Amino acid sequence: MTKLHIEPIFDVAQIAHVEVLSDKPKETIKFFTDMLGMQVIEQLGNQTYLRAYEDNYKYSLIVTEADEPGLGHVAWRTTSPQALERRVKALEASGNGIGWSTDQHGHGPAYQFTTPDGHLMEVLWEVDYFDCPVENRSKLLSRSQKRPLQGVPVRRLDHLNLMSSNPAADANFLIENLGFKLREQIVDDGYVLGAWISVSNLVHELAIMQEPTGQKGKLHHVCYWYGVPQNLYDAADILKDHGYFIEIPPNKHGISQAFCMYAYEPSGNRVELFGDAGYLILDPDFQPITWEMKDVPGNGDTWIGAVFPDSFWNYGTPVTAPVALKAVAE
Ligand SMILES: O=C/C=C/C=C(\O)C(=O)O
Ligand SMILES: [Fe+2]
Repeated sequence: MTKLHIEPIFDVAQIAHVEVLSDKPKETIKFFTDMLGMQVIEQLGNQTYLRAYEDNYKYSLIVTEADEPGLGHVAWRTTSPQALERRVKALEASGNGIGWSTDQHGHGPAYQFTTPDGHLMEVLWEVDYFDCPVENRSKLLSRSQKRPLQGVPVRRLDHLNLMSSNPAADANFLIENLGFKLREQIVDDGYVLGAWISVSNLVHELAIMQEPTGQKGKLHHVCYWYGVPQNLYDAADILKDHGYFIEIPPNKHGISQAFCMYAYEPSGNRVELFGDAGYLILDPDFQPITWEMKDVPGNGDTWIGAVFPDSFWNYGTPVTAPVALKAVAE
């Protein structure tokens, strides 16, 4: 019996940028520039635009001054203008569409929408590429500019991890409307506590994990990539030396198999640093991997390295007062 093959959607190509909110923007920007070697390329009102040295678009991070930390929005770039039109039609029909935003810096018209949990997202096609000044061009032609000299410079934006009151609802919304594919998940008695979904050969451009008190729309972390696991030891060294909080030292994840570490930037948003991207998914018929929650500690979370602290599972931004733990299984 041939399996029913649902034709995959290849309309979304990649994560394009993330906007994080900060109530300490100067300190947040200092974290990303001094420690992670990112470069401020624009300051417009209460928004600062930053790039990593191998981002080929103008920027990949926006830091927006706000009353509290958290997610501003995340932008996904489609594979073509026609793909953008197809995805917008699906989003309009989903009932979660907001509408077109046409005045954002560094890219063309973006169609905005929310996940069922309320995270603000957008899809776009037209982007401004980084135009490197001649004196800063690298002889390494695949590199958008010379490797910066400050901190341990990250190379590119890798993924986003969101906290949700209902990870399955958010993951399925993005699978159905944007063509994300489920790669790994954590279930507990059939209830989805975490989903790792991607539009590429990476294990995830987006992870969605249970917010234990049922709060909606929170950020778990934004992740930048080094591609060299050893870089994490230098990054951890300078972060510690300069007084930043390291939640999880260099470590290999079971889920995604990536070499990682976690720190908090000064306003409290969690930042993950990836040494490598773990494993690649090349099988067009890859079957999602399901972890039972009981098997995760010591295998799924950290394959090699420190035991994950409780904060990994219950801290996100904005920080919300712990309310009585609702039964998470709907
Ligand atoms: O319990 C597993 C957590 C895995 C997290 C990731 O793979 C990630 O956030 O990149
Ligand atoms: Fe992550």
